[in-house]
Amino acid sequence: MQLILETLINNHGFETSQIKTDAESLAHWGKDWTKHFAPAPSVIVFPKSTEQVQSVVKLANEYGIVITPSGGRTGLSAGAVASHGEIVLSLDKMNKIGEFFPADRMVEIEAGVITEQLQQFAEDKGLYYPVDFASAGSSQIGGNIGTNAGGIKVIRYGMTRNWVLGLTVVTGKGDILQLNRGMIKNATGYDLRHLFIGAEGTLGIVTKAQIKLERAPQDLTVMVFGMDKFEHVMHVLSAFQSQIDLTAFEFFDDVAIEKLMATGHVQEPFEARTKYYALLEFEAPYEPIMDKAMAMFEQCMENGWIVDGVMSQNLSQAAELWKLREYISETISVFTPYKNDVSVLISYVPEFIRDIESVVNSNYPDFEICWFGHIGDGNLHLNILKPENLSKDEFFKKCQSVNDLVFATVQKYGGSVSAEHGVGMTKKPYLNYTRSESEIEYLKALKQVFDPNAIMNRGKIFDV
Ligand SMILES: O=C(O)CC[C@@H](O)C(=O)O
Ligand SMILES: [Zn+2]
Repeated sequence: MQLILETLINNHGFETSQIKTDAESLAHWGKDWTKHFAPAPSVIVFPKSTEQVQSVVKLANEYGIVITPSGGRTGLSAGAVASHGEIVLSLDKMNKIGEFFPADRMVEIEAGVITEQLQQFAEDKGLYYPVDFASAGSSQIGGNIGTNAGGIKVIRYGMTRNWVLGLTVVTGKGDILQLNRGMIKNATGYDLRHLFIGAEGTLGIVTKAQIKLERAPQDLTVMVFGMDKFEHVMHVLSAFQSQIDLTAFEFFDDVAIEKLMATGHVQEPFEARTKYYALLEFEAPYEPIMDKAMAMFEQCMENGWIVDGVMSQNLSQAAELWKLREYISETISVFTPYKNDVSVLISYVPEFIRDIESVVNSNYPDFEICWFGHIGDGNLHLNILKPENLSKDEFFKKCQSVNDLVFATVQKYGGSVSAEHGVGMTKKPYLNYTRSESEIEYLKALKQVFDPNAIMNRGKIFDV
């Protein structure tokens, strides 16, 4: 390792401040937001250019050392955890926003740009970057690309993949590739850009991206509803969708609201609690849209689907209501939750929830369960909360023993064991519930092409 570090300094322009080996740094950059694995990398390097990234990759190949690419480390599947003496390659120092192409509504950025930084840039240009989630203040675009991050606006704007017009990557072999160069139309065969989106850094490292921006939404209005039954949540979703283009449709349950209220940071939406809550958002720049929304709300009340409801009157009220949904993940993190991030077709959601509910109720009778998610996209976050008197290891073991039943249910509906958080290490043992054996063989063959020595984020997604 010492030889690698000396070569980086002597031959590739690394300054000593771009290399960290102290215990505190190893612990900090060696992990993401998951709590399953202890970090144990050998070194953290902070390249400042694609060429410096390339030099690290070439040396890692030469010496057979694994690289863990590292962004904002807000991941929830241990995709950015380095627990086996890896070189952590942090993109923290590659955080510049480059050229803006107004006619293309496109901007070139480095992979270490923070999601919020890009959102702010877009806003300054009168535009919008629509991929959004609670960790936007620290997640990096490179990491978002690595997991094809989703979030709270997918129902209208899709996942990160939809916004990536081009990528610069260093492959696991050490080649620099420019993929698609920002074009909208380019029918010249395989689009390798899409292989790197969602690859979790297992094929190479994304160093730059060309990102599409969107027209800014107008007069966003938020409604929150309280409901007694889960099927009513789905009725309300399809009722509103039949009339209005929603920009979000989220749900959460009474456990989530109870934990949120205990923090004192969020206001109770209604006088009386209900079992389920839905938050929906839409653009309402014209009266007729608002009239439609109000009419639909009244109809849902009459049908007995909605027990209580509230609507934002301005943007700050809308932001206040969003806290009800956006603060959930961080609020429950103190309970060391065991996380599931599953999805099925929206059409199957009601039946799927019924099945999953019976699996978890009979297998976790003593555990508190928090249900929430992007139910408008068929994506459910199922968080099992650790009882205080149980050790973390015992708790995770117990949860893992139920996983096969949970994922068999996902498989029954042709769903995904990871809707938006990625596979990383925590979902690796369950990949076969979503991907067939022959599909996984193709994935492995692709990995072999881009990263023949398996130095890129080894141990993530699947074992090579
Ligand atoms: O903590 C979770 O399970 C989900 C986190 C995030 O994807 C969210 O939707 O808030
Ligand atoms: Zn989510």
